[in-house]
Amino acid sequence: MTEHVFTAAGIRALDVRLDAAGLLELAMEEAGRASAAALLDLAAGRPGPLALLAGGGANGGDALVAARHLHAAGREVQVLAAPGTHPLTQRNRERLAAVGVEVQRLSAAAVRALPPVAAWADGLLGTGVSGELRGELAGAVQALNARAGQGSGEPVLALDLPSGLPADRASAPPLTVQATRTLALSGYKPAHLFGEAAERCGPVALARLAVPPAWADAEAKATRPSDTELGAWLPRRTASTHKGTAGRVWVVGGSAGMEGAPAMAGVGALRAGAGLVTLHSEAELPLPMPELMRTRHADLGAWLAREQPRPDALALALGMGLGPQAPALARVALSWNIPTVLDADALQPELSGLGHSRCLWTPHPGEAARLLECTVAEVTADPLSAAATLQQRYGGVVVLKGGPSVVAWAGGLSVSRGGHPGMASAGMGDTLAGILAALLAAGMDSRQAAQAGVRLHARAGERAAQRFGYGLSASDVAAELGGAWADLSGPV
Ligand SMILES: NC(=O)C1=CN([C@@H]2O[C@H](COP(=O)(O)OP(=O)(O)OC[C@H]3O[C@@H](n4cnc5c(N)ncnc54)[C@H](O)[C@@H]3O)[C@@H](O)[C@H]2O)[C@H](O)CC1
Repeated sequence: MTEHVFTAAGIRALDVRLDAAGLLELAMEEAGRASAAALLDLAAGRPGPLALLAGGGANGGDALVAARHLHAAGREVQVLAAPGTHPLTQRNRERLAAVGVEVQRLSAAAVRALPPVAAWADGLLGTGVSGELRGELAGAVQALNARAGQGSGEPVLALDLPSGLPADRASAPPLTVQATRTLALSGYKPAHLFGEAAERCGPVALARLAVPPAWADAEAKATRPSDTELGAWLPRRTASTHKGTAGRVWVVGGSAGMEGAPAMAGVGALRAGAGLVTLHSEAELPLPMPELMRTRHADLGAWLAREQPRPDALALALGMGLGPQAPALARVALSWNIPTVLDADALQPELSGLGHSRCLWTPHPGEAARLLECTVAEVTADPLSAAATLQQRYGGVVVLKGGPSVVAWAGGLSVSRGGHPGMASAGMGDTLAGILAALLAAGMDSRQAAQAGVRLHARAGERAAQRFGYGLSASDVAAELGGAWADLSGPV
């Protein structure tokens, strides 16, 4: 099932719709019930009461609802709350009092004074945070983090977001709750997925609230498609498929000292199902698999100028290790208007506006910064916006690589699931370029090829990590592509 990624503004818009339909209170009730279940899970096997911190806004309301459900389940709760500023939060505070749960005034001293607890729920601030933490909330967060820092071993569940963490950014301010786990409400936020912010969240689970799907689609900034959805898009071979119809890939790349990059792309293309893969280069390329073909050219530019766009199932992957002539060759390739993956040295600002609907750009954050003429930090602070801007400026479909990768197309964004930190090593991007070219050559539309190809690569990385552990090579990952394919689409 597709998951959604919301910005804080998207959640506010969703809440306005829910409120107008009289559903916001029910959403808070669902959020609180899911939070109670997640807190019980986090506290499993640990003695002591459950402590819940509630801010004045709706995030605090979620914590107060959770406290009521935990009390109803017979658990001892300790609730520290700021005065309610949201009407539903105020109402849930009254309901808590009505069932006999005493609420203490939130303060740093009160957080410090609690006896050992089984686990904490952080419901101080969610998507409504603005600026650095202030007042009693800042003191309470410092006191909470200090208990964990002093080795209490008390785990912390953040409700929706660790308090103080802005929803929309990958960077994190100095003071936020450091969560053990986070329960994302309704959908993910960029902070759950990217950079240092994601590290403050710990592992993130999703609590879907009963939001009409059309409203979620309208207000979300991006989606996270499921493996089942992606697997359904992958091409199927039939008994009559032969190597000429399975898709041809031409890899154009390599130069002195950079011979491995196109070879890795070729391996990626073969392992992702291309029927015929040829490496074109001015350099003498290694053949890591004898099934690859290679053609050495005295002058790649002259060769491309002589070639004609081909009617058969051909896709290009161009740029890996190619050197300074890459943008000129990319310009010719783009003029052919055939399925094309542009990577590495082909990712240059002079190609702005030349992308077409069958072309994929695959920058990592450094290349994205070059294309956008900004800093790498600006790209990594907000990868969703960076990918969207790249797509608007360059056309076609953009794959902004990272952990996770973002796919941007005209009118949409998606974020890939999974992958493994060990995939941060040489050749991974080359392999991905080959995978994407193979999927394009097999006839997939460029957006679906990008989304499915990125996930296939990430899944292969997860499998390779299970076999080889931390230090993954691109070859390890390529070798797992067949298994990853079966994981997504079922046996072929
Ligand atoms: N559709 C959903 O997903 C639902 C989510 N729910 C929860 O609602 C919060 C968002 O609630 P909101 O009232 O908009 O904001 P917060 O509770 O996060 O905070 C508002 C509160 O905080 C004060 N404040 C803001 N910045 C600071 C700061 N830097 N220092 C101190 N205090 C600050 C501000 O004055 C307000 O009083 C979402 O995260 C979910 O948890 C709903 O329960 C159901 C629908």
